[in-house]
Amino acid sequence: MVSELFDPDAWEQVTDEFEDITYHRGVDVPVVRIAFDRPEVRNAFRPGTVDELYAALDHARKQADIGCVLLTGNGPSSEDGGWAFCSGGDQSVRGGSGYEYRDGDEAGDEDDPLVKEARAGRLHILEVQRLIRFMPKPVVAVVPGWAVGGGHSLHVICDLTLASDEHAKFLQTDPDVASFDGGFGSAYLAKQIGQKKAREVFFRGKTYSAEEAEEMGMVNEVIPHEELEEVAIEWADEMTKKSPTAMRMLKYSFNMTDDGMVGQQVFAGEATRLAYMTDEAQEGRDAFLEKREPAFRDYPWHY
Ligand SMILES: CC(C)(COP(=O)(O)OP(=O)(O)OC[C@H]1O[C@@H](n2cnc3c(N)ncnc32)[C@H](O)[C@@H]1OP(=O)(O)O)[C@@H](O)C(=O)NCCC(=O)NCCSC(=O)CCC(=O)c1ccccc1C(=O)O
Repeated sequence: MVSELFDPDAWEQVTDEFEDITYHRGVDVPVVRIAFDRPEVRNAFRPGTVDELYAALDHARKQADIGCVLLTGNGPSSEDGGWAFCSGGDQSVRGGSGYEYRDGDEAGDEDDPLVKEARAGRLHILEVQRLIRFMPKPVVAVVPGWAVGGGHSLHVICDLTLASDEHAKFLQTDPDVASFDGGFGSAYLAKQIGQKKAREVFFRGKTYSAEEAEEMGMVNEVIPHEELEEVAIEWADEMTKKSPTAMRMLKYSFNMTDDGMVGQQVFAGEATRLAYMTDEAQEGRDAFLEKREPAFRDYPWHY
């Protein structure tokens, strides 16, 4: 069993090569389901988990027929029945400068000595955050239980969050373990729920229910636990019926105001791609290749 909420008829496995996550694609809906699969440690991520997550997300990013990503956590824990989306960095493998590949974390195998030498302790969950932020399709955090520390930050950076009414709990422990997500996990959270509330989330370290998180504006909808993934698929079905170009441009438009020059670059890159698709742009290319002046006067100055 992948997870108690997982509907085997709705999904087919993309690959079985991952150890710490599962990766499926929808049978009827063009969506993928990527799930943390370490329920016994509340789906904490170790370096290999992050490698796998990055690989799956990047694969999903490039699939032309996939319009949405559901990011969730498998469960419940066979130890105590607890549910989690993700409890952040695995504290048991945290070394002096970050998280370390240790026994059994096979994804960390690296033969190149120069790569090994360059590697400090890992904090590459931030690379995953950027991948989620910049991928041209919506990523939905489907939160069946605890979203804590770096796991809280992950739900914050996702485009949407759906939460289990019975089991979802939101908590920032970063300062309890001497960590701090000074990027999207805090600053972008403040954009979502306001400065005072975001500071409270980090400074107090209080646990918030799904309902409280919805009231604060960091959860889109609270859903009965048993229906969580079913509703997530319904949302994905709705979103993937929209225009892929419009969805991509909308995501980058929403991002741009908070992402500074990089946000502008990402949006502008997509605008350039659309411009390249015009006859006018083909004329520019053809004129260069044919060593002649471009006939841009044949094209209107639109208003
Ligand atoms: C998640 C809890 C609140 C759940 O509490 P509870 O339901 O009572 O269960 P427990 O009995 O505590 O836990 C069950 C079991 O799981 C183990 N476990 C839970 N979380 C972790 C974890 N993060 N690492 C390792 N192990 C974990 C726990 O030890 C139990 O095992 P036993 O063998 O049964 O004892 C609660 O568990 C809890 O508070 N967990 C810790 C949460 C936490 O502090 N996470 C780390 C925050 S720091 C972080 O995530 C850094 C991330 C990062 O890389 C980063 C770096 C730089 C900038 C940004 C980031 C970023 O945030 O992304």
